[in-house]
Amino acid sequence: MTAAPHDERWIASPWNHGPEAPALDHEIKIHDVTLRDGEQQTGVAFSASDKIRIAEALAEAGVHRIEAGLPAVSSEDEKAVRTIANMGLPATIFAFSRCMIEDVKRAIDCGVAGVVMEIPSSRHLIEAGYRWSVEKAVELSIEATRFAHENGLLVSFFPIDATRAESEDYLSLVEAVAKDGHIDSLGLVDTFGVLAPHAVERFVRASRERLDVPLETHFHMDYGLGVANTLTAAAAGATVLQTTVSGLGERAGNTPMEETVVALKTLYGKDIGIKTEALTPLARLVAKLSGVEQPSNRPVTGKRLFQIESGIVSSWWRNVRESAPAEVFPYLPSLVGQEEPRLVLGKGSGLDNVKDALERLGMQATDEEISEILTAVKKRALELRGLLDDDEFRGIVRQVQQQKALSGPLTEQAVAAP
Ligand SMILES: CC(=O)SCCNC(=O)CCNC(=O)[C@H](O)C(C)(C)COP(=O)(O)OP(=O)(O)OC[C@H]1O[C@@H](n2cnc3c(N)ncnc32)[C@H](O)[C@@H]1OP(=O)(O)O
Ligand SMILES: CC(C)C(=O)C(=O)O
Repeated sequence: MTAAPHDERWIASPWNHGPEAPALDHEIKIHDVTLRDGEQQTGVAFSASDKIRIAEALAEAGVHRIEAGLPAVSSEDEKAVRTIANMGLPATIFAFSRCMIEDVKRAIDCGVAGVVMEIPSSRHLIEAGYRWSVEKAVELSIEATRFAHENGLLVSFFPIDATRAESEDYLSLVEAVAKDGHIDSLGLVDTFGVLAPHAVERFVRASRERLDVPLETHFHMDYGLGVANTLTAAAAGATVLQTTVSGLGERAGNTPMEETVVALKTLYGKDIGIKTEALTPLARLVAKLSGVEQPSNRPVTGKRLFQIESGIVSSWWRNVRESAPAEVFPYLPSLVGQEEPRLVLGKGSGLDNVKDALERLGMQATDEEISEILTAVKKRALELRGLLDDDEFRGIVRQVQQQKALSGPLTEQAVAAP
């Protein structure tokens, strides 16, 4: 049983650390596929210089392995892979490759350390999608993986659609390639994101029983299960986790690195050496270069995660912010490179949001005015269908106080009249 992870930046759930908690005492590495599978997200096109900037930022964040791309895609991609492989980054650089000698030669020419070598592994995809026989898939894999190995490349074998293949088809393909070709590590490839969490451990165990090499997860988010499945596979012994920044990737995307890394650290007590405070700047860089804006409530890096609108939570925050700030968040923003928490003004706000805004803007109001300001804030937020900025708020304060000033003498007159 691991010790309950604790840090002043987060509070662990004691339920996570019962007798069934995984030991996770093996080394775990992140293999980033943003530059390859991330770019497969429809509409994303990175230039070579985009890829180089992202690779630098990934390495700076402590990412262990970077899949720089498939050189065959274009001369721009080949240039990116070659440059990234030769810039001395503190990460191991891989190229993606089909199981063909031509692709492996390109990878060798680019100077990468390893290749992720893809082949379809489900009978339906091999026969219907590629119009090959299973024997052809095996032969191509044996020839190409052996060639890559003989030329000094690390071979991460990547059987596409493994999770939808009949288990014996997948396992015997992999076994044949390991026997007559070469496999340094094996991708657990859930191409269509269809693996259910309860099946992950058996999938990992069956793969390991047939092939005693390091296992690499590659899970997609079609059912939103990639993170849970990746963590489960890691707990079952997978040592390399393939992820992308912000979950960019084909269709619904790949397992996002941010949630995976932060969950490992805070929920499992496993620090894998990624600088978590670099995650938000990295996500913003990738959003800018990919043109894919992330939702404001995206886990870890969403821009509104630490902006508090709800009145009740705002009151908690004002009570704990000096003494125990982690009480009201899963983890503090400093852990993931986000801005400090702040209260904002919206329809769900309460008196504490108004008091906070008055203090922040150096304004004063009576209790009665604060209550009227709050009513006006809620009304305006509904009109805006969103939050109020400081100018809107100042305007409301002025309006409420002017009305009070006007109604003050009138009331006195009214009192004096009889
Ligand atoms: C399953 C996936 O790979 S998903 C990855 C998706 N990523 C991409 O597609 C990256 C962007 N793609 C591209 O730029 C282009 O599709 C390219 C450059 C990769 C290939 O483009 P094309 O010139 O259209 O090649 P095409 O798809 O026809 O395939 C060329 C050959 O590769 C073979 N091939 C395809 N995949 C593999 C493989 N994994 N292993 C071995 N051979 C393969 C094909 O059977 C075909 O062989 P043939 O010439 O004997 O018929
Ligand atoms: C389509 C392939 C190359 C892939 O990334 C996957 O199987 O997830």
